[in-house]
Amino acid sequence: MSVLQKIVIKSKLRYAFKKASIFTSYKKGTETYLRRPKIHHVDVKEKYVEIVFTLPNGFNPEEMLSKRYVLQQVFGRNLTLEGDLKKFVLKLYFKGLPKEVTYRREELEELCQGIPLPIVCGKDLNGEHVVYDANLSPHLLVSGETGSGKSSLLRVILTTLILSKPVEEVQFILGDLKRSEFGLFRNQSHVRGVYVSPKELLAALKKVNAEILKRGDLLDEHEVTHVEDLPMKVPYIIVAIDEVALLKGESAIMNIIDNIGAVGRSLGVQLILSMQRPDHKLLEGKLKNNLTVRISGRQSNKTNANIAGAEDAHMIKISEKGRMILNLEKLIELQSPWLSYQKAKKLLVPFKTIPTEKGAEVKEKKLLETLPENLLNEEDIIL
Ligand SMILES: Nc1ncnc2c1ncn2[C@@H]1O[C@H](COP(=O)(O)OP(=O)(O)OP(=O)(O)O)[C@@H](O)[C@H]1O
Repeated sequence: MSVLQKIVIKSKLRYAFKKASIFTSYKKGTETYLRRPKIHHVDVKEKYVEIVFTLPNGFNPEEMLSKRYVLQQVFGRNLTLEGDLKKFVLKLYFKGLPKEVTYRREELEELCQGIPLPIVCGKDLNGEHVVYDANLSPHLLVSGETGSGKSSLLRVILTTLILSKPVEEVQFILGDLKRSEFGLFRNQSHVRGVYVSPKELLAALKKVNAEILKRGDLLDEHEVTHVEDLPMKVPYIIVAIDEVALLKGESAIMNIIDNIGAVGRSLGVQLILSMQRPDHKLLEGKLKNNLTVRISGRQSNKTNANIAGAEDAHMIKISEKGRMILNLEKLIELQSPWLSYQKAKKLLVPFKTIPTEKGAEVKEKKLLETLPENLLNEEDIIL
């Protein structure tokens, strides 16, 4: 990049600061002076131009972040802005996100290795897969308007976990009240059950609650603070519920979900909830704060995007299927991998269990047998 091009970028950035009113002012005598951000350098990297600037003292850094859209108006959509108190890094990418990211099993399995509870989200502007550890950032809310790609992303997350972790390490309780997505996971070795009615789901969640209590006792007994530190291995349990808003009136279920959100992390019990419109009421209080990771596809308006915890999700176009905003400490725009139902079904064939006479119930009993003896009482596994 020539010196002239760098000068052009700097002057465009100054213009953006002006349009976004990023300045502080002070008086000297009768004159008012403005302090604008200081641009330190403009560097060309392989995939982007990096600009480092600092805010004038006294300027609210949150306001800078909230005015990211002005930078996008000036420089185009493909940028990231990161910063905390004073120093900010703006990256202007040469290329935007791809329209589609193919699901490549080997690539994702490799990325998941060494991560206790890997959650695959999608590719970022650097062209790299974002995979985070739910053990460190527990409880996920996936939202977005109809057709935005929620169910497809859940399919990717669950399939990848099944492919990359043995049944002794990860098991699922699935709530499928819309009777759509999770049918795929019926009779899978890792799946304790797919529940399609609130009644069935409540019964399954009561067992999870009993297991939570047992695991708590186990931590006390061994004087550790996380199941990973126990001398015996206990599997992570993921309670994934598609369209959790359908459970709004089900207070017994919602109480257990609240409880998992509050105490689940250290006990190895995690939530993955999905919701079309983020429901303010449902997300009130404890649960809202405990769903520490948010992923949202397109939202119909800014209010919904904010409730979803994914600012700017309303800027995603209707045509951009699988385009997501991940809120994991910072906002990251992603394109989630595309894994069709048919392809997922094929990949999952080796993990299918043969339904027995008592079907899923017998399998659930078998799964519970993968737990250490002292974690179970007879009454917990009465089916
Ligand atoms: N990551 C993706 N890449 C490419 N296309 C996608 C992706 N995700 C979803 N799509 C397309 O969008 C369609 C709708 O996706 P999906 O069913 O996941 O939406 P949804 O948000 O779950 O909708 P609903 O809430 O109505 O169930 C899919 O059938 C597929 O054609």
